[in-house]
Amino acid sequence: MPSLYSTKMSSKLTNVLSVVEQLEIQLPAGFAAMETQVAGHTFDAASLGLLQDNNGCVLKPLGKPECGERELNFYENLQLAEKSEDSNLLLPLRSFVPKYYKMVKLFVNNRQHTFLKMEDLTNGMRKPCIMDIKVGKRTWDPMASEQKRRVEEQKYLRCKQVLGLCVPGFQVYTYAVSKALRYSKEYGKNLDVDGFRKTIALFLNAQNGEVFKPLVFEILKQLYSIRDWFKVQTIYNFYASSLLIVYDFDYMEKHLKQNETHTNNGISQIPNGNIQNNHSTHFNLEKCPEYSTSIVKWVKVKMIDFAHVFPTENQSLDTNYIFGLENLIMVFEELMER
Ligand SMILES: Nc1ncnc2c1ncn2[C@@H]1O[C@H](COP(=O)(O)OP(=O)(O)OP(=O)(O)O)[C@@H](O)[C@H]1O
Ligand SMILES: O=P(O)(O)O[C@@H]1[C@@H](O)[C@H](OP(=O)(O)O)[C@@H](OP(=O)(O)O)[C@H](O)[C@H]1OP(=O)(O)O
Repeated sequence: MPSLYSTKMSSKLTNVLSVVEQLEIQLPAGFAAMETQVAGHTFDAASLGLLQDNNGCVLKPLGKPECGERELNFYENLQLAEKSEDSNLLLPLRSFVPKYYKMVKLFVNNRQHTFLKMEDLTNGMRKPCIMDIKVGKRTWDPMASEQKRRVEEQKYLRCKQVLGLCVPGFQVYTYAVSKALRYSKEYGKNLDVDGFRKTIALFLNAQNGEVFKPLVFEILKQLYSIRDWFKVQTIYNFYASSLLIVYDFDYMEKHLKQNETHTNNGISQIPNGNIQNNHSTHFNLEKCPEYSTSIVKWVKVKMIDFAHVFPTENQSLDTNYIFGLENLIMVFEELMER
C-alpha cells in the first residue's frame, strides 16, 4: 500500500523532518530534507538523503566514495563540455540532465559532507507527480563484486529482466484524494510487465484506461530526444541510472477544467500511430500541433543518478540502456494508441 503525503507544504515537511528529527540529524540553516525524494538513499544510520534549499536547488550527498567521485566527475566533465573533444555529444547531453551548479561542503551532524548542488526538477510545481525509473537489465557496473551482481540480478526480477526497467519509487496526486500517494521500492520489486504498464497508467492518472494525451505526447517527445542521443553516443555506459519523469498535477487539473467544454474533458484523440512487430512507432510530433502548448513547462523527463557511469570499452553503443529506453517508449506509445 502506498503512504499518504499531505498536500500542505508544512505538514509534508513535518512528515519528512520527523525522520530527520527522530535520528537527531542536524542540518545547516536554510536546508531541509528533500520532501519530494521518491527513491534512492535516504536519511538513516548509514546514509544521507537529498537536501533542498530555498532557491529551487537540491543537494545530493556524494555517498560511497567511489560512487560519489564518479558522479562528481560526470557533472564536472559536462560543465567543461565546450572544451572537450567530445563536445558534439556532451553539449546535447547537458540538456537531458538537471542543471548542475557546483560541489558544496555542508555540515550535517557536525561532520562535513560533500554535496552536488543542482536544479530541483520539481521546483515551482504545486502537486508534483514524480517517477524514478531505473534503466537497463544490467544494474551493476564493471567494478561490482560477485555478491553485488547476484543481488542486483535478483531484484525487480520480473520487470527488470524482461523490460530492462524497474521502479524504485514514485509519487502521484490523483483526482480522488488531495494528498500525494507515495509508492516505495517494495511496490516496484513486486511488479511484472503488466504491473509496470498499469503503474505507468496510474502515474499518469489514466481515467477508464484513457490518458491525458498531451501529457503522454510531451513525455514521448522528451524520451525520443534522449533516444536520439543514445543512438549516436559511444562515450558512456550508464549502469543503474534513472529517468526521472515529473509533471504537475495541479496544472493538468486546471488545464482539464478550462478545456472541459470543448475537448471531451481534455482527453482527446490524435492521429493513430502504428505499433507493429514490437517496434517503436515514433509519432510524428509535427502532425500534432495541438499538443505543443505550454505543457512543456510542467512536464520534465531527465536522466539522473550517474554514480555508476563508466567510459565505454570499445566505443560501442550503450545497448543495455537503449533496450530499456525503447521498451519505456513503447509503453508510452501504447497509451497514445488507446
Ligand atoms: N535534480 C533533482 N530534482 C528533483 N529530484 C531529484 C533530483 N535528483 C534526485 N532527485 C530525487 O532523489 C531521488 C534519488 O536520486 P538518485 O537516484 O540520484 O539518488 P541515489 O541515492 O544515488 O539513488 P540509488 O540508491 O538508486 O543509487 C530521485 O528518485 C528523485 O526523487
Ligand atoms: O547498499 P548500497 O551499496 O548503497 O547499494 C544500494 C542498494 O542497497 C539498493 O538496493 P535495495 O535497498 O533496493 O535492496 C539499491 O536500490 P534500488 O532498489 O534502487 O536498486 C541502490 O541503488 C544501491 O545503491 P548503488 O546504486 O549506489 O549501488
